[in-house]
Amino acid sequence: MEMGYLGPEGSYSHGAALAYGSEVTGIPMQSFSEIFEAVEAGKIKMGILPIENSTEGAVTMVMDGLIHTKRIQIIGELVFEIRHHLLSIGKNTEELQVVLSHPQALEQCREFFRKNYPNIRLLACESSSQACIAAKNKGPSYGAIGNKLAGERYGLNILSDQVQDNLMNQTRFIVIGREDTKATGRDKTSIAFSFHDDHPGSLYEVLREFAKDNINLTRIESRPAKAELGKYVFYIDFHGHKNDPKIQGILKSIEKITRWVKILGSYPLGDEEGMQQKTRVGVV
Ligand SMILES: O=C(O)C(=O)C[C@]1(C(=O)O)C=C[C@@H](O)C=C1
Repeated sequence: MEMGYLGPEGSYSHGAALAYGSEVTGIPMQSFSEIFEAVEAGKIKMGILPIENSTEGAVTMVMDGLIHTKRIQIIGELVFEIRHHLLSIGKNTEELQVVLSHPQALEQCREFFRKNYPNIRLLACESSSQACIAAKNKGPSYGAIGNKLAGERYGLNILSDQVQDNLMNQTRFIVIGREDTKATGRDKTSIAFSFHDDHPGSLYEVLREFAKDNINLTRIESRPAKAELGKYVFYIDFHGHKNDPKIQGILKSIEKITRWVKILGSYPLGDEEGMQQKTRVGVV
């Protein structure tokens, strides 16, 4: 099964795609938008996208992308330990002037560079693997933040290993597709919604529906509605499957008190309790 990921080969997303299952064939793509578009149009069956990181928080482009699609559903998730390495074609850090990587990866290592190499310029590029290719072509004054495999693949030296600011640096990836996922008994559902107007207790009224039925929420996030200041889209992840009558009851109640609700998908739990499932957690 073809799965689009942020390429080229050797990115963190590539590692996550391969870990999703042996039947997966990774298809490198240039941007998160290209992955969304290809899955939406049915050109590829699935895509994998980072959605949140334990150091940096939400991957906002992916969060925003989810509400603008019509056919896409979240069909799976997996959590990865992300270990960043400072890579270069050169052999020492003294020569380094510029370090390239994906903006998320740069942010996850910003303190390391501020403390140790304040004069090195950090520059964003499309992905960590793209950064490795560029650093190789530019020569020893350029470095890249990437994973070990990318370093090996592109013939770079590890100048410093584990340069992420927090030792425990995890990224949660979602898998998107166009078909519903059947309930497994250990599922999660993601929804997004917004309100008609801003009034006291509006968010509380939504949260109360979950509390009343003893449903565990695992994440709540808000994003600007991209209108005037103060207008937001809320995202909630919770335990349970959208086909469960109890969850359907909650969703019906929420529909009545919000302007719109979008069910982003129900899928098998890949983190928290699911941490033990070997195929769902990995290290890149
Ligand atoms: O640049 C890559 O290698 C990616 O796969 C992207 C990405 C991200 O956007 O979150 C994936 C995991 C890490 O959190 C850092 C970068």
